[in-house]
Amino acid sequence: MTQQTVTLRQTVLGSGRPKIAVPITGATEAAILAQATAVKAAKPDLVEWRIDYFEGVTDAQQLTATGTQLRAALGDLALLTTFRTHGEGGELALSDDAYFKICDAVIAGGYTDAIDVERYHNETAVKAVVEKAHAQQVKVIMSNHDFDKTPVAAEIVQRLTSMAAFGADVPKMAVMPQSVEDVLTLLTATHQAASTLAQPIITMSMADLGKVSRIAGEVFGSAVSFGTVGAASAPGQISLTHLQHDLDDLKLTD
Ligand SMILES: O=C1C[C@@](O)(C(=O)O)C[C@@H](O)[C@@H]1O
Repeated sequence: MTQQTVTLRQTVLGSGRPKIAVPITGATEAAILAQATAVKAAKPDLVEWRIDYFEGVTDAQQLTATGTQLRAALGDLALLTTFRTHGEGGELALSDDAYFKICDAVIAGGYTDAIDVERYHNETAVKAVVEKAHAQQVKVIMSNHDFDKTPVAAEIVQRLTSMAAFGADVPKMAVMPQSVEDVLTLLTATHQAASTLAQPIITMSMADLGKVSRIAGEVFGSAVSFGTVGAASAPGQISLTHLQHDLDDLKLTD
């Protein structure tokens, strides 16, 4: 049962209403900072910078310079930095080596509160990145995405559990439904994993069929929902304004 909470600045994951994360997907520093201003004004609980959209992502200096500007623009709003690889629904295909270099640059940059680390890369390298992040007080949201299908519930639970074993502060899994049964499978797996793991978890079933999973996190056990201010970063995301109302309407009162 979720016993631990994870605090990113003023945002506490794993207690009460699911928190809302809004992705920033600009390609240039100017676009990123403009999006940051709009997103901040909409008052999410955290911002996700999707650096795979950023044209300067492979240049560590540019990445840190823009990350530092973004940090300043966000004030005290919590920041998660994510490089999503092409195989998991992201914009850029990179070697494992290049992926981990970017993760190292993000951790060393000093601007982010949390980093997304994809679970299914070289296991030694994944564990090393977790250690480096924790040494710099950066929390790790460990992730896996299946953009084609929904694995069976036991498999989803096993993957989330293995992320916890790898030191993830927050295990996360996004899957694609092909049927209503697939959405139910994701919800069942979420409830099971949230009942057994100490860490808060994040799950979602994507696309239109899965939208219900993005508003039902408090009931089934997902700690964060990704909503939009402008551009979406995955299919099925709901606008921040609607999500705020939906999550408030579905809030459990005791
Ligand atoms: O992992 C996730 C979840 C997500 O894929 C979604 O479906 O909302 C969106 C991504 O930006 C984020 O990194």
